[in-house]
Formats: sequence, structure tokens, C-alpha cells
Amino acid sequence: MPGSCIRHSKQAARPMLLCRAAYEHIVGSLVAADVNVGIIVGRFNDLVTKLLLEGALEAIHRHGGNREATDVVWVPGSFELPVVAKAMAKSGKYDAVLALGAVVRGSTTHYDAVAGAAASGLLSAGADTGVPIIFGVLTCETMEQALDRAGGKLGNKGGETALTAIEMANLLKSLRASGKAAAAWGLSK
Ligand SMILES: Nc1c(NC[C@H](O)[C@H](O)[C@H](O)CO)[nH]c(=O)[nH]c1=O
Ligand SMILES: CC(=O)[C@@H](O)COP(=O)(O)O
Repeated sequence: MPGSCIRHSKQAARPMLLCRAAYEHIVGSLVAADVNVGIIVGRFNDLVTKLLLEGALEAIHRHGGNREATDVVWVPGSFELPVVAKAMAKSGKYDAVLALGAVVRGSTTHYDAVAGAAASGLLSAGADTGVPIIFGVLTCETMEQALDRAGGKLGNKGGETALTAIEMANLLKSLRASGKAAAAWGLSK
């Protein structure tokens, strides 16, 4: 147990390194070759979401993913992401589902309802199925903030979250193959 590692004042680093080395660290691969990803995109603010999708597809392609294993599904807005995410997850066809959207604050409190519903709904979809549902929804005060994060000066959250989807898909595949995680649950098949 880590707590049992005795720390010696002059060799403190060495025992701890030995402690860490004694344990298997399980990390999901970023190779997309055998990963089936379902991408759901909110059409609202598609000036932004199209860029998020572009980043996601480029990342998947760059990591060895193929077109046949990646489905792109469009919904009206971020509020609609969770129901489709859960439905796609329950199909058993996907190793991960990536939800992309852009919620930009307007002049009412509608922003809070949409952003909150998308976040909690997507979280529940993953918890209810055991299929990784990745939150690729921008929640921004301004369109400029959103564009900065959709391929602008702050990178592309679509590409970043696509890598999260690949890693989580491979991690769960690996854990499940070695009996260290339960199979996905609540699937329709
Ligand atoms: N204002 C934004 C929306 N609003 C639309 C909702 O997502 C939903 O489609 C509507 O309430 C009907 O159910 N959606 C976004 O994705 N981003 C926004 O900024
Ligand atoms: C996030 C939204 O729903 C928002 O863009 C809508 O704008 P408004 O609050 O001005 O109606």
C-alpha cells in the first residue's frame, strides 16, 4: 500500500518511485483505429458547431479512425443532445458518443437552462448506459469566446473532446476485456 512506503529523508524520492512503479497504471490508448464514435452536433450557433465538428473529425482521422466507424448526427440545439446521446449509447453500436454544441449567453436566463440541461443530461446518459458520453459543449458569454475555442486562438474543443472520446472508449474496452469493468448496461441489444 502506498501508505506503507517508508520515506527516508535523503532517499524520499526513491521509495516513492518504487511504490509507484509497483502498481499497474491503466490508461486508454489514443489510437482510434478500432473505435466507433457517434458524434452529435447541435445546429444552434452552427457557425461555431461546424468548426467544432471539423476539429473532431480531423482529430479522429489523425489518430487512425475511419469514416465508416464515425457517425455524425445533427440535432436542433444543445438541449436536444442528451436524448439522442442516450439513444445512440443504448444502441450498443458506439464505443463513445461525443456531444458538440455551443451555448452562448443572450439577454435572458435561457442560457442557464440550456447549458445546465445539456450538461446534466449528458452526464446522466453516460451514467445510465456505461457508454462514455463526452461533453463537447461550449458554454460562453460571447460568440468571440466560442470562436476562440472552435479553432481560434485557444484551440479547438471539438478536437480535444474527440481525443477524450477515443481515450475513454479504449480505456473501457481494455478494462472490460480484462474483467476490470462491467459491460455497458441498459443497452437495447
Ligand atoms: N440559445 C441556444 C440554444 N437554444 C435552443 C435549445 O438548445 C433548444 O433547441 C430549444 O430550447 C428547443 O428545445 N441552443 C444552443 O445549442 N445554443 C444556444 O445558445
Ligand atoms: C442560450 C440561449 O438560449 C440564448 O442564446 C437565447 O438568447 P436570449 O436569452 O436573448 O433569448
